[in-house]
Amino acid sequence: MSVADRLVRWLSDRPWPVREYAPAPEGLRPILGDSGPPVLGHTIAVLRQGIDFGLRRYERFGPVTWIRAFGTTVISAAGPEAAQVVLANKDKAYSQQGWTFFIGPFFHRGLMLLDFEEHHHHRRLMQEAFTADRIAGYTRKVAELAAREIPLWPVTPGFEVYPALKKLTLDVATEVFMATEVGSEASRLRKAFVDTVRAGTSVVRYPVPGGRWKAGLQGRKMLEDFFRRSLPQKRASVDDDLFSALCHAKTDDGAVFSDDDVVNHMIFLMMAAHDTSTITTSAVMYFLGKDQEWQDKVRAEVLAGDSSDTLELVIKESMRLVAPVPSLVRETVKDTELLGHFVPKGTKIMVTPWINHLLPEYWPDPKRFDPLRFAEDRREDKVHRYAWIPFGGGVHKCIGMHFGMSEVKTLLTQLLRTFRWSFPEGYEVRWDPTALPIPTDGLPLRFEQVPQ
Ligand code: HEM
Repeated sequence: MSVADRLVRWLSDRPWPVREYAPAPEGLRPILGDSGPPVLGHTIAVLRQGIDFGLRRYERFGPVTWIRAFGTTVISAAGPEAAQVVLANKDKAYSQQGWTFFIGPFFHRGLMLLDFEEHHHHRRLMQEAFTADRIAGYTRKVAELAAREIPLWPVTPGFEVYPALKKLTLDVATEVFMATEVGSEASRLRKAFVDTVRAGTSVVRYPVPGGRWKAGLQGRKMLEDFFRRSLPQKRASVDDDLFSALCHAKTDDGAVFSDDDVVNHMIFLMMAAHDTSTITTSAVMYFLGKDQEWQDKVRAEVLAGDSSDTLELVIKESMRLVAPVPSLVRETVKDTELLGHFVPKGTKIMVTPWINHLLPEYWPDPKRFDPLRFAEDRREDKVHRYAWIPFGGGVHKCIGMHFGMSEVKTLLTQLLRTFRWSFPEGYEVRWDPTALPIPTDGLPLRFEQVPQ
């Protein structure tokens, strides 16, 4: 641990005064927590230590606690029981407006930011873009693109696979989602996506020149212009891509998406599909690069071409160890109760899948890479419905889950057919704790061609 990390840990773990979040009415308990160091609260600890900070808070305060970070106060609802109450949302107390604080200016009116009746209506329409037939069509395009691009990657030692995967999944997103060659705009588009995603965890949440927030707003503007320009052609086309599916989606009662809806949904969908599948594929490559035995096992299955069961176990275990969407945010629209605690209206709540995935009471030896946890005779994920939630849960559970899994499998199948990969002895990646878990060093590896 670096000196800076030790200092941050020392600061955040100091005995800051423990206070009640709000006085609780009779029969309920108040939520306890602390605001951490003055001014920034626990922001630096969250940014530097990510999930380890979350796990330490869980140990100290239990599943429900509050912290101050990013200029706001957030309740952490950690562990499967708390996650179930919030995500299943039986009482309709938890709204998606919690996301608005973090990503609203960049992804407003994306499906994930809509609530209740309106969300239900949009989700029903969007479902038409995710039928089994459509997913099979998208997956065929992913396979063609992967077969074309992956064999061209260099076998130079130290090749950074994360940026290469990010470019590949953006190409997938543009071909599969838009059937469009983005050509000279590709690098601008890529930058716009990165900027909009990173802006969510800006420490300074104003458009200061050179800051993340401003870059995020500029990214959003660029994406809006891009989709709006492409819209008339898409409305007129009968392509089999996702953009076209949204343009033509219609419910039995004749409801359709407006132009604004299509633009907002496309920006959110591109982001939702692109970063998550890049992170998942990178995580699998990391764990297989560190464990040659598992890599050989999965490659043998892929080359035999009869199933992808082993690959699926590996993907699930990698998503457990590196949750591509580490936290989900909500805001209460009325007073409610969470595991016996009082939560007033207007409270921001954070469910953290990554914490659930690493709790020793649900996962034996939780930090060990062990794909057989998910095998039929063990199914450790079945110990609790909300122990393994990389795709979330409840009515906002990922709509792209089946396509996402199928995209990741298709990319990995091509990678395993083409290359064998490894890392230098003792290599450990650091997943960026500041937004989504991205390998901070680009994941440099050593490729060797698999004899064809
Ligand atoms: C492997 C990849 C993926 C992971 C880990 C993932 C994860 C998630 C998670 C955790 C949520 C829930 C957010 C919440 O409850 O607030 C979510 C929602 C969503 N995801 Fe994914 N996702 C993946 C791939 C995709 C893909 C490929 C698409 C689209 C093509 C997509 C589109 C969406 C959308 C539209 C929502 C919002 C759903 C709603 O609010 O009803 N995701 N995703």
